[in-house]
Amino acid sequence: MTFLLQSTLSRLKEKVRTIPDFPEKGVLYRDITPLIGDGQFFRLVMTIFLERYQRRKIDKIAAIDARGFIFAGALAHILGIGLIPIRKKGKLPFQTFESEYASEYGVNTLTIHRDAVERGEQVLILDDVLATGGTAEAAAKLVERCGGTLVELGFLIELRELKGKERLRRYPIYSILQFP
Ligand SMILES: O=P(O)(O)OC[C@H]1O[C@H](OP(=O)(O)OP(=O)(O)O)[C@H](O)[C@@H]1O
Ligand SMILES: Nc1ncnc2[nH]cnc12
Repeated sequence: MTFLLQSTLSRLKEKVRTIPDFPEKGVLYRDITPLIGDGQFFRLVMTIFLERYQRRKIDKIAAIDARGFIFAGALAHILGIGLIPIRKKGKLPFQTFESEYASEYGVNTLTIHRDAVERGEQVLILDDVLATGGTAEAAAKLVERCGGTLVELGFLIELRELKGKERLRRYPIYSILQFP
């Protein structure tokens, strides 16, 4: 993004803490709590997302449980756009569609309310981390199952070696920070 200096992105990256062997052995966990715990850096992230999405036609923002809620909620608020929670199974009270998936460290099921999207609506999906892409793919399928059209899948962080972008090649993908 043209308005961003490389040094700014480097400082943002330094606010992501890396924890080896969490939640299981072999995983290098990228912990965003130091970043979102600093108001200036959190605002910087939201400014970057805002700059990217404020001129796009977006009807709804879908947020992936749980860390995706942080960024999607803030962006939906700034843009005045409705928010769709995509939640882990057993949390949504109305009729749902479900999609099972495997992530870097677990198998789970995501759900969406069947009436969350109106046919043809343009939906942006936001989450904090793109790793293997299993979670994001399940979320994208749910939005499509409801009749929505994906504008893009946006992430704070892409973990490149886990090749999520290749898995999601049929969708537009954007990430602010890339780790090797
Ligand atoms: O690309 P993948 O390999 O599928 O992994 C990425 C997902 O993993 C993390 O969520 P997690 O399941 O840890 O849930 P949380 O947000 O509740 O911590 C992260 O927030 C993404 O949603
Ligand atoms: N390595 C990782 N760090 C943080 N969140 C993740 N979600 C999937 N893999 C992750």
